[in-house]
Amino acid sequence: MAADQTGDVVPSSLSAKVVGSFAYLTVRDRLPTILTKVIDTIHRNKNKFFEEYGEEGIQAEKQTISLLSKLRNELQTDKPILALTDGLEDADSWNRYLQRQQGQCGGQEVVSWFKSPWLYVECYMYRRIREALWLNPPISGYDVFNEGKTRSFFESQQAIMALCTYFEAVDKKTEDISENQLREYFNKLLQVCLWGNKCDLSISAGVDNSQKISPIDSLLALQTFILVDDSDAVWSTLISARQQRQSGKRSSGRVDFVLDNAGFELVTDLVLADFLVSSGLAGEVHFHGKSFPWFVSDVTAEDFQWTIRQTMAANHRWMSQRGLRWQQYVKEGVWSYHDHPFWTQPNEFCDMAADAPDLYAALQVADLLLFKGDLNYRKLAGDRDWDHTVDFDTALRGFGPAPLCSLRTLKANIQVGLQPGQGSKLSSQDPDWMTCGKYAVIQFYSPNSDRQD
Ligand SMILES: O=P(O)(O)OC[C@@]1(O)O[C@H](CO)[C@@H](O)[C@@H]1O
Ligand SMILES: [Mn+2]
Repeated sequence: MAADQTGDVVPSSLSAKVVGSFAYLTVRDRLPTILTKVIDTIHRNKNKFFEEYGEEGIQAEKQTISLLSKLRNELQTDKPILALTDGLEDADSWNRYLQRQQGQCGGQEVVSWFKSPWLYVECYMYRRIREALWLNPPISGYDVFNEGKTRSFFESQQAIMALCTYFEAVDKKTEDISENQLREYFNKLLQVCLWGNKCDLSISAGVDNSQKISPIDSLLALQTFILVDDSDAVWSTLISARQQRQSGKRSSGRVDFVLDNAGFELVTDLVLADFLVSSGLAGEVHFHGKSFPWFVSDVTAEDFQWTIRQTMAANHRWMSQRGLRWQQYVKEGVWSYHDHPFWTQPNEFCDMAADAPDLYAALQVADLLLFKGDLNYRKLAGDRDWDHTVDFDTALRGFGPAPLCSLRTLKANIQVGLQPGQGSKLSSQDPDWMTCGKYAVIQFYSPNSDRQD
């Protein structure tokens, strides 16, 4: 346990210093594997760099590989974490964060891969990959994860077609259906969006885990694996916001998606967002992605635009209809994409109000925030070793710009808000229930009700 700046006693951060823990296995095994795949990808594209940039491209490829090999050695031999040297706009805040880490261990311990918080060192690795590319123009803009992200999209085509076909049938009806029927469609598409998070390439260390079967048909069977289901609270938040809008009271009608993975998961986000707008449950949607390649499959601006273009160009009537509408939403400003640097920093979200007040203020405008995926959940709960029965709002430690919901498949050993005994029952049935990706939560929190709407 440790005391945070407010003096509250909080559990320690998950860390690879706990030998055998999921953090330990990730830092020891998965991160070096991911780095090796990045090095291989760059090496495999050597000729492409030569064709595009001549000898300079070859030099850049060689230099980048040598920087990444050095990074891998630092990681595997638990060397001290180094300050960033690329002078990018976020380098200072990263280096201040390193000093914060050095301050917290009071100089007794070095800040290193196996001794520091797992959240910090894992995020730091992806920022060092960016540094290695950035320091080697002309390949500094190359997305080392692009091949995996586009492959995941192409290998999920059947599921995407099934989802767009289902949406077409729903879309026809949303004009004149009962609120209960609308709620049923909402719950289905919310769960499709939840399970889309299984398709994450960093848990699989890049091995394909695209969606192979129809996402709608599998929902019933998956229901039992949802450990916390606050769908009703999410629905009521949307309905009361709509009522406020209809009675002329302040409500932005805005829903924000804090995105996670590209590929099939992003399509499930876009379909849900499409449903929210076309059913009148939202007036505008803001998407928050990453400003550089992150955690292997996370969405960048290029992935967001590419996915809409690809869906529009699909040789499938209902897919291309979706893509056309999504392109229209972006053009009209009904949908907008943002990539604030805070999302690619190591901070727990309880730091956001202090460290990124502009972003916190922007999120406060929304009626509802949807946080996708496991890394966002880890940051919501501070990646700390909470007891499973601790309330979600306790773990949020004051983070609450607006009503929020985490849609997360469990891929790290952190989970709060469970019933007494639920965690131990799961452990007896399935020892790796927190990290196998089979279980999920739809977990909701709303800031205290005196929020003036
Ligand atoms: O946020 P996502 O894409 O759902 O998952 C991110 C993740 O794959 O990265 C870490 C493992 O390396 C874990 O936090 C988690 O499994
Ligand atoms: Mn991810």
